[in-house]
Amino acid sequence: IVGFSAAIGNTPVFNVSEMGNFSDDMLNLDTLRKILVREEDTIIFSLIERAKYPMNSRMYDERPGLSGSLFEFFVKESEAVQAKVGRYSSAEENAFFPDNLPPPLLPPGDSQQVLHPRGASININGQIMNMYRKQLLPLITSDGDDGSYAITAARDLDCLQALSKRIHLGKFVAEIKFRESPENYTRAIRVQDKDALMKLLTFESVEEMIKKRVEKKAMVFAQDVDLKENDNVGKYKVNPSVVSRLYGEWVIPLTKFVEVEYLLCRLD
Ligand SMILES: C=C(O[C@@H]1C=C(C(=O)O)C=C[C@H]1O)C(=O)O
Repeated sequence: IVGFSAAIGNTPVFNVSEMGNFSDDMLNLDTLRKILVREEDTIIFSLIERAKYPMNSRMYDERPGLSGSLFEFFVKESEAVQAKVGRYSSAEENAFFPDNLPPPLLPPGDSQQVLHPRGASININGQIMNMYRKQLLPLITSDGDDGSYAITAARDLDCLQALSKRIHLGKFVAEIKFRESPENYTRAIRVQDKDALMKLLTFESVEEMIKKRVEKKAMVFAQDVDLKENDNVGKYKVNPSVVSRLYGEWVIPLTKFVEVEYLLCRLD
C-alpha cells in the first residue's frame, strides 16, 4: 500500500496513509513544492541541532560484537521501533536498513495508491548516508569527541530522515510531472533516455531560487539571537553557504536522480 501524508502549517495537504482522504486534484506541482519548501526548515533545524556536537567519529567505527558501528546499531534499532508504529507504511518514508524490519503493529489504513509500485520501492538511502557522513558532517561539525554518542546518533538520524524524505519526495514530483505531460515523458521513457528525462524535469530557475532561499533561511535560523543590536552579525551555528552548497551539490541532484529513476520504470 502506497500512501502519502504531509502538512503545511496546521493544514493537512495529503494524509493518505492515515486517513485515506486523498483526491487527485490535490496532487499538483504547486502543492508539492510548498511541501518541499517546508521541508527546508526541518532540514536546516536538524543540521543546527547536530552541529552542537563535535564529529564524535568513534561512534561510526566498527565495534566487535555489534556487527557494525554504534551508530548503525542505533539507526537499525530506531528504525525497527518506528516500523512497528507504522513509519514505513508512508510512501515518502524509506528506511536506511530496510531488510528484516518488523511489520507495523496496526494495519495501515485504507490508502490510495499514488505511485507506480515499481517506483515506490526506489531507495537511495545508501547514497544519502554516504554523502552525509563523508561530505556533509565534516562541514558542519568541529573535530573532536565529547563521548555524547546517544544524542549525537539521535541528531544524525533526524538529519538523515529529513534529507531522505525530501529527496524521495522526488517520486511524487515525477509522478505529477508525468501526469501533466504524459506524451513527452512517455516518448523518453520508451527509449529509456535518461538525459531527455533529466531535461524535461529540470526547472533551473526553481533550483536557483531554492539555493538562495535556503541560504537566507539558514542566516535567520542559525544566528544567535540577542537583545543587543548587531552583537552577533555574521556568527552562525551552521554556515549558510554550506546549506546552499548542500542543496546545490547533493539534495537537488539526488532528488532529480530519484525523479529519473522513478520515470524510467513508470511504464513497466
Ligand atoms: C523537484 C523538482 O524538480 C527539479 C528538482 C528541484 C529540486 O530538487 O528542488 C527543483 C526543480 C527541478 O529542477 C521541481 O520541479 O520542483
